[in-house]
Amino acid sequence: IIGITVSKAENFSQWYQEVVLKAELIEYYTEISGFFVMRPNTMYIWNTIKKWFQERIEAMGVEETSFPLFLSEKSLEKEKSHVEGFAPELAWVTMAGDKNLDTRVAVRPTSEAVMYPYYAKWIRSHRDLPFRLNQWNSVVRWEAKQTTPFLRAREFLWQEGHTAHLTEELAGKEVLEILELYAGVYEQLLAVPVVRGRKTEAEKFAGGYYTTTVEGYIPSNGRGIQGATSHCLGQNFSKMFEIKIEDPNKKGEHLYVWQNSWGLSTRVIGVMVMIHGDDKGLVLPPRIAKIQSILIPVGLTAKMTAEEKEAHLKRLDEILSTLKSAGVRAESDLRDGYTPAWKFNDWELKGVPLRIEFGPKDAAKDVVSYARRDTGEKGTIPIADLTTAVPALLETIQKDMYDRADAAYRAHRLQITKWEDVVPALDAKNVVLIPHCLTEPCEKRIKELTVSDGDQGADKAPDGQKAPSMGMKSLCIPFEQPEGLVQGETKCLNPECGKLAEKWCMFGRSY
Ligand SMILES: O=C1CCCN[C@@H]1CCCn1cnc2cc(F)c(F)cc2c1=O
Ligand SMILES: [Mg+2]
Repeated sequence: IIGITVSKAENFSQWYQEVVLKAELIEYYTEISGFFVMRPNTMYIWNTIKKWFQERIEAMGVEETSFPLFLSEKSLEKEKSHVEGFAPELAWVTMAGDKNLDTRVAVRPTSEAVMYPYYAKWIRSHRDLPFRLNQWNSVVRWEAKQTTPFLRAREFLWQEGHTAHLTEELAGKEVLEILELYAGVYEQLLAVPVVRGRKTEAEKFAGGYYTTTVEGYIPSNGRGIQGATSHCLGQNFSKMFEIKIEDPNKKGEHLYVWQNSWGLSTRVIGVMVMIHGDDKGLVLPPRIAKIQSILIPVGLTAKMTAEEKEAHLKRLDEILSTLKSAGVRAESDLRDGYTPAWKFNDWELKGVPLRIEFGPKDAAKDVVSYARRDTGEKGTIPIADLTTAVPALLETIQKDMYDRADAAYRAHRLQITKWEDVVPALDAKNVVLIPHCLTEPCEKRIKELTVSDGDQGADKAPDGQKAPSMGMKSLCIPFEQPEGLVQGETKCLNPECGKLAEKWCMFGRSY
């Protein structure tokens, strides 16, 4: 097997493509561009995320549903106002067999237009509220931009939650509860830190009222990345689709319900790969690793008799059972015809968090030797301690991976109060926190003002786009606001703006 042929620091986009291919996460669907096959190693991660998230939304009272794949032109008409911007991304079916359909149907790019006519039918009284459905499915958006596995695909797996509430406050409470679950997927499962915040008017979902988001950071190219979104739709969609109830407090009056919609997709896997991977390949956080520990026999030289070898492998098998009974997802690699070194490379490429070697020398001392995938640190563990030491070591690996990524994000999230410091900060692979007026025209101008041909080292981002000389976009208005912004006094940092700053706003080059 050949490992990764380029270094992450030198050629990030090719490094990423090789990792997702050689770690057997993805296969390119060469028949049609922009589509990818997700293999068992990917589906294990996605299913772990799904179980974790599903358990928690069920506890909130969210029920599961499955709506049709297609939506009609008629129902799309209802959300015409904001869909027209998305029209180029819609995939249409116009024929069945060799016959034209009377009216063409669109493959869902998201399911508001599919679901909400039925919300109007099912939600009639305040007793029907809160109304909460979620579906796990795939959606199609015919992206014009260069696609890349997990990060930008024309079809991707996600969950889309769609809920209805009596008041803005009740809707708002759920928006934040779900956002916190999204942060949990990143921080507790994927060991990826995220900043929680609200999107600006320019970056929010145009059909909604406000959008909250978890924003990631990719150290390799200093770019921000949107991790998942939880929108409050206000009454915009309930007015479009006539989803209303009798006002419980005013006889004969009607009340449009307050709605939310929230989504997290397989993009999360791409973020994890980009942040934790290294030049040997994938590095998996233990909590989402299909194989947490791989056992490899070593030192089985020709000098050993068949009986000795058999006895040794028997002990190794006992160690394997001990680990499994301690709840560790462990396997052994007994493949003949491959050297231990070959096996080490293979499992490092696939990101297995902990390698355990067991040879005659170890056996003689009743220990195993281990090597951590994240730091390469090696050591020994007494066989008698395995059931406590290995789970603890896996948890240490999980925590260390998070802490390292968190330190990198914090070190590259710079608070800036002088405009001339912005572009140099971006060119040094930072995202920035600046006092901002939060207005759309100003944001647009800032994007133009911050295009640079500064040297950023990494030549291409994973989506194959040009080196990040693009201007900076707003990523979010962090809920956690730094000190130092005096309302009514501090100015927006854009020198051409002149308005007062409303909030610290995080900006960066982004996916
Ligand atoms: O982002 C989410 C979470 C899950 C439910 N949906 C919301 C908003 C989706 C925003 N969006 C995003 N992309 C779209 C692409 C299209 F082609 C199209 F017709 C519509 C949309 C579109 O509405
Ligand atoms: Mg899009």
